[in-house]
Amino acid sequence: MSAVISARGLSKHYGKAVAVDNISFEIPAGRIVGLIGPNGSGKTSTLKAALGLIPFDGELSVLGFDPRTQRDALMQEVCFIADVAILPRWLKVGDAIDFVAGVHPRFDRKKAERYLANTKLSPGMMVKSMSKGMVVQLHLALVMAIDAKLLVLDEPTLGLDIIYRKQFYQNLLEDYFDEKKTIVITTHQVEEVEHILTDLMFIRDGKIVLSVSMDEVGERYTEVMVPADKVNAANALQPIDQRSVFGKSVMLFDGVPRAQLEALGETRNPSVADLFVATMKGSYA
Ligand SMILES: Nc1ncnc2c1ncn2[C@@H]1O[C@H](COP(=O)(O)OP(=O)(O)OP(=O)(O)O)[C@@H](O)[C@H]1O
Repeated sequence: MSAVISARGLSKHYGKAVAVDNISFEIPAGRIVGLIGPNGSGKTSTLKAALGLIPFDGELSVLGFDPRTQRDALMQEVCFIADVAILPRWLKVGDAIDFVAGVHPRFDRKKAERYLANTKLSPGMMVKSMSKGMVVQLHLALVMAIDAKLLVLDEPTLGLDIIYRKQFYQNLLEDYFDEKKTIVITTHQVEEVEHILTDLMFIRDGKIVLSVSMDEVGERYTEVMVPADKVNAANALQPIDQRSVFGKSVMLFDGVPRAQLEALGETRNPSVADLFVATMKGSYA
């Protein structure tokens, strides 16, 4: 099958401001892609364009549909969790389940009930008496129970406690994902998603600055703890970033063979958070 999302020269302007700046990318099926970037870098705008929620410039194809003109057909195959979960205040948990069961042919009621069994939500509870996190829990249970080909999650765990966040990502991987599905996820809590991602896309000032598979991350990038007497030799290999930890320099290298780096100190794979910070340096300058 062709790419699940294919973007060519995608741009989004709000008046004169450029939110997404002429980006091109392809996301195949069976991937879990982390779209990671600082505040205001264009993540939500990119996702909204892909879902046909805002006008944009350039070419976009999502599951073979044109989001500009085929939004209704696209929505049959896509599930979307916005970073602001809004549900009517008067809605009861049980009514929400009945509603989604009535409108969506691929909604699995049993699955939704199973997710809800791990929360404090009960069928008679109204949205207005829920905490912020409980509203998100209800929203996630409803959406995760829909068997969609593409799941777009924009900051899905905002307001959720750490126990539920971990459980959510576990469910996503074990219960939801398979090789026919594709998940695109934005979050600022990269360390919580890095174990489930297959691919990384870093976005900065509306441009994609890094697009790699997690396997490539392991192959390309190495972090080395360099003692003082080896700092000059290490600097000669042009680290892309360095910081100081307990008097030692921690240097990050791109594309330098690991065998060569092992002579300079202890090596390890960088975390996505370290890679992100190194790539984004100067973002707030
Ligand atoms: N409705 C809008 N009207 C005008 N400007 C907007 C609008 N929505 C977003 N922007 C601007 O577009 C840029 C990108 O915003 P976007 O919401 O896509 O960023 P983001 O990466 O999702 O940020 P965050 O991590 O803070 O959610 C920002 O400069 C923002 O101010």
